[in-house]
Amino acid sequence: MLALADEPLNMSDAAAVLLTQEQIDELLERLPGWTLRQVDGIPRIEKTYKLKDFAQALALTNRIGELAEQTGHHPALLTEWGKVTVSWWTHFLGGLHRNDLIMAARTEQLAD
Ligand SMILES: C[C@H](O)[C@H](O)[C@H]1CNC2=NC(N)=NC(=O)C2=N1
Repeated sequence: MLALADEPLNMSDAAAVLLTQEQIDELLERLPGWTLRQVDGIPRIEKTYKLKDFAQALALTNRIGELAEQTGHHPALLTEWGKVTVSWWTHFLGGLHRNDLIMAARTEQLAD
């Protein structure tokens, strides 16, 4: 089975369907440290990475920003001294698509 991070993103609207709670739970098992959170009624997956200082937090922020620009799929990013909080959801669906879990897996690779 393809690793989540290696799967292609599906950006076609036609195939854009929200994940069921069961699918989310199953996929989150493969993403250590990622949690499901509702904000204004919209589900998102979120993780806070710990870094040694602000410069490192900013560097990770920029790596994630580059990934977002390359893929056309963008997270919410909170950059603090020693921390970066990354949140993924699909804006036009108002919820979670498989793409969001794929992007979380790719975020993990950037944080190494
Ligand atoms: C026009 C632009 O491509 C769209 O607004 C993209 C930008 N990045 C995006 N990112 C996310 N997470 N969800 C979207 O629906 C989305 N749409």
